[in-house]
Amino acid sequence: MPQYKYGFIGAGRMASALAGGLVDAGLAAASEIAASDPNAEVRQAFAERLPGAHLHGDNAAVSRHASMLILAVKPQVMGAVLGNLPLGESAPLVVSIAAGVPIAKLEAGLAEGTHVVRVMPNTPALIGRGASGFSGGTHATADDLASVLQLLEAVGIAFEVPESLLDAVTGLSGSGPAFVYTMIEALSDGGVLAGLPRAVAHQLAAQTVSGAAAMVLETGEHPALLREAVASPGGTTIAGLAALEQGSLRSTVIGAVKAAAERSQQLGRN
Ligand SMILES: NC(=O)C1=CN([C@@H]2O[C@H](COP(=O)(O)OP(=O)(O)OC[C@H]3O[C@@H](n4cnc5c(N)ncnc54)[C@H](O)[C@@H]3O)[C@@H](O)[C@H]2O)C=CC1
Ligand SMILES: O=C(O)[C@@H]1CCC=N1
Repeated sequence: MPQYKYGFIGAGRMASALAGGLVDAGLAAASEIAASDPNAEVRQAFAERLPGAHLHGDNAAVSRHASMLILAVKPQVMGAVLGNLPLGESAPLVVSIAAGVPIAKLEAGLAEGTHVVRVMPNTPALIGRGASGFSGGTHATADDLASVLQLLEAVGIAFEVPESLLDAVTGLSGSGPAFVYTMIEALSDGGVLAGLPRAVAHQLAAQTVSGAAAMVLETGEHPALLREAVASPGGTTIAGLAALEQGSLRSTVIGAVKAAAERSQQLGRN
């Protein structure tokens, strides 16, 4: 019988964000979670973040005893990890969150018939505001997909997509938090340039991004209409928007998502 409801292979940033998020959401107790990582400092940080979770240096101690096994290692080490991953008798559902690694590669590295789901989450899962895409493998059942959806919805929103679109999800919501942090930093810098104290500018910038995003999600209004409601004729906002267009903000952001999606595709070919 599996001992752990969720087992993580790799206990780094994304594993601890997901594990923390699902405990906060009440999907599992920390004692029902195990994680393995060769790095003792990483194990310690995970244990400090999630007191009661079981930490191991050996992947087999987790992979043999988990109902759902979440592969949270870098794409570059996935091949080596799969090559030495004994599964328990009641084989777990294997979920990979690695950017770019195709389902076919995961299935080829695991025992024949293993149920696999590939997921692309993001770090705001830690605070229940994640955004994920997922896709089932050859042997994944409706129940498997429902279990993964339950996990992802406990930590945010999730969409099932064809595997061919997971690189696009990676470019947008997987990498997207980093793009938005850059935007927050830039807004804050703008505030400081205009004379605000840094601490005030920082808070105003983050709350503005969070509030604007909530307006899109909660009103269901198109962003263009919401933007029009901010920009008075001859006012301040339209002057700022003109400066944004001069700096090609939109094509720069589109290019960032495209570059990240292409990099995800490349990682899959390695
Ligand atoms: N950080 C992010 O925002 C997101 C990351 N991902 C994916 O999640 C995966 C993990 O990324 P992060 O958590 O950011 O990286 P990370 O570097 O924080 O964690 C990866 C962990 O794997 C461990 N590891 C290395 N070799 C191992 C092995 N043989 N067995 C077990 N563990 C091993 C490392 O010691 C490290 O602690 C990656 O594949 C990444 O593409 C997906 C979505 C978002
Ligand atoms: O940068 C990366 O490769 C990972 C995947 C998505 C977000 N972080």
